[in-house]
Amino acid sequence: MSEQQVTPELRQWIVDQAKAGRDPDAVLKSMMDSGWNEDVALVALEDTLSGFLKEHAEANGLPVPVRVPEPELFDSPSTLVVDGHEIRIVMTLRNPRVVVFGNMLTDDECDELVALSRQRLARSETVVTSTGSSEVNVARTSDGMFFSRGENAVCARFEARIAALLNWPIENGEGLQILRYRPGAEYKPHYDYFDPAHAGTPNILKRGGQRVGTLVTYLNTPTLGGATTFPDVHLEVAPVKGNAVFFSYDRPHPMTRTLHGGAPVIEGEKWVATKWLRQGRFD
Ligand SMILES: O=C(O)CCC(=O)C(=O)O
Ligand SMILES: [Fe+2]
Repeated sequence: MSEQQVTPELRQWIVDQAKAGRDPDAVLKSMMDSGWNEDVALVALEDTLSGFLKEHAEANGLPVPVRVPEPELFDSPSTLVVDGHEIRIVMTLRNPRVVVFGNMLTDDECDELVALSRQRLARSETVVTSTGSSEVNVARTSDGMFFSRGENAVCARFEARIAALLNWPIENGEGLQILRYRPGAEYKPHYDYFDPAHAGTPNILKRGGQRVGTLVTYLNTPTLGGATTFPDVHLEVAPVKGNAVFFSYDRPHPMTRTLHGGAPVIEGEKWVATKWLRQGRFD
């Protein structure tokens, strides 16, 4: 079939499928089964659904959804090879969009990131002590530091891997954040996007726009506790060295169901590397 026409009837059918809660992958498969060329079907789906979602958001006073990072999972592969490195697909969830990866980093890469950041965590503790301030952020009791993008070879390799895996430009990523949680430390449930209602948000958004995705990679395996939790869907991701949990949010709104936190560490330490992905270039 050539010169396939996307008729108003087809558009309405696509919208009806979406309203009935059918997965876009399944709708695409149906279209291809009935003779639609994959490229034409994809464009028709994307155009129709993005137009519909935009109108729906505007009519209901919601932020308009935007494109988000996403791994290529159309054929439900069990592994993805990125730059010669094999990453396992451990589990996926559609709403909220969550994907757990295995072997995001090798053990050696995890150890290297811990070694490179440990000094700087120690230094930031000294700075806090020297102010004489006893102020503690009770929502986030971990110690943290940021690498700048491409700061060293392991960061650069990791960032290139993330960009290829999630189909998102390397320039749209913030520098990697390293967090260390000691026993009792936690990160209370929160959203990673910047709250549009906060006075400081417009200023933050000037550099790179909103955050649209997060990848949290576990750099070690705590003995007990420290799961990443998604309270809206009662999901707990166990922190396992080298594994990573990815989630995306197409608008800065709780409807994305991406409320998440780091549960208290009970025994041992928990180290993670967090990569936040922005809508635009983060320079
Ligand atoms: O430590 C975790 O499991 C979650 C970390 C997190 O939410 C973040 O870095 O934004
Ligand atoms: Fe977070």
